[in-house]
Amino acid sequence: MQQSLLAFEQVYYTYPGTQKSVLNGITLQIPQGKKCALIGRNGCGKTTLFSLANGLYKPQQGRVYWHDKAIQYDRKNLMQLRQKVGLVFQNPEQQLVASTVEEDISYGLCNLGLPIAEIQQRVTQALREFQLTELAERPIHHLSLGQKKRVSLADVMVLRPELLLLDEPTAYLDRPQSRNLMAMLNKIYQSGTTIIMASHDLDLVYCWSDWIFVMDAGRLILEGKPEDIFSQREILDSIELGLPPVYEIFITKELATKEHNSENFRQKILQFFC
Ligand SMILES: Nc1ncnc2c1ncn2[C@@H]1O[C@H](COP(=O)(O)OP(=O)(O)OP(=O)(O)O)[C@@H](O)[C@H]1O
Repeated sequence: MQQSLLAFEQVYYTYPGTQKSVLNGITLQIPQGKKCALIGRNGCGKTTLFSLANGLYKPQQGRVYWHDKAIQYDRKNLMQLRQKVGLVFQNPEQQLVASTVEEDISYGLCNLGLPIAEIQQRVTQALREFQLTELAERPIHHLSLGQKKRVSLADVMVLRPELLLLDEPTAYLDRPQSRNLMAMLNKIYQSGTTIIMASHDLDLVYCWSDWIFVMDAGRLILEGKPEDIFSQREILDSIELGLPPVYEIFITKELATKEHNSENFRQKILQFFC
């Protein structure tokens, strides 16, 4: 059986001062060693789920487990959890705290109280890996959005998390920047980090992920391999998600075949588009 890294069990969450719960008894397990995607309409609770995953929020009912142990919400345990479960926000402005790139990347390491030499070594490596060396001393507010996104990813990866949560990583990026970011994510994955990304880009999700969670109204309604998820058109249409455009084009045009729900079919599409 696949080992789960992080698990939600019957989790409910309502924002303070509001009436309606955003997560409504969600149960799901993020499998170790997969490239996962989380999809669902605007407002279905994806970002909220991520915020519970790294202990930013605490469920009013239900439990969140890390490596089969229920999360403890005291300061020390939360600090350890946030080192292991890295969250990259959709908007980098929510994440960047220091005045320069180098300071921002070292911030989390300083909080961990690591020796200066180790901090310097890890920051230098992160600057190199995320193509930020030349920007090391640049003030954060002078960076482009794509550069800020790379800094926020470096901020999290420098802590060497086991699980990386990415909220809309390619939002607002142009195509070359998106491709560059995805290449970085693939390297991160190959070095052993499990990744889950929330995205509205169904083509990206179809091409990149190997496990997909579909949420609606604060619940998990489907999970599975891309070819299995996107073969369930009626359910996806019923929650107004639809199919990835690349998949749809192939089904409706000349490549329509009886095997369009298979991994082989997905591989054919990948050769063309991804
Ligand atoms: N701080 C908050 N206080 C009150 N309500 C909030 C807060 N943050 C989010 N919400 C509400 O919770 C619901 C779920 O929001 P969430 O951001 O988790 O959805 P999402 O699936 O990530 O959406 P999107 O795809 O648009 O990013 C929405 O109705 C949103 O308005």
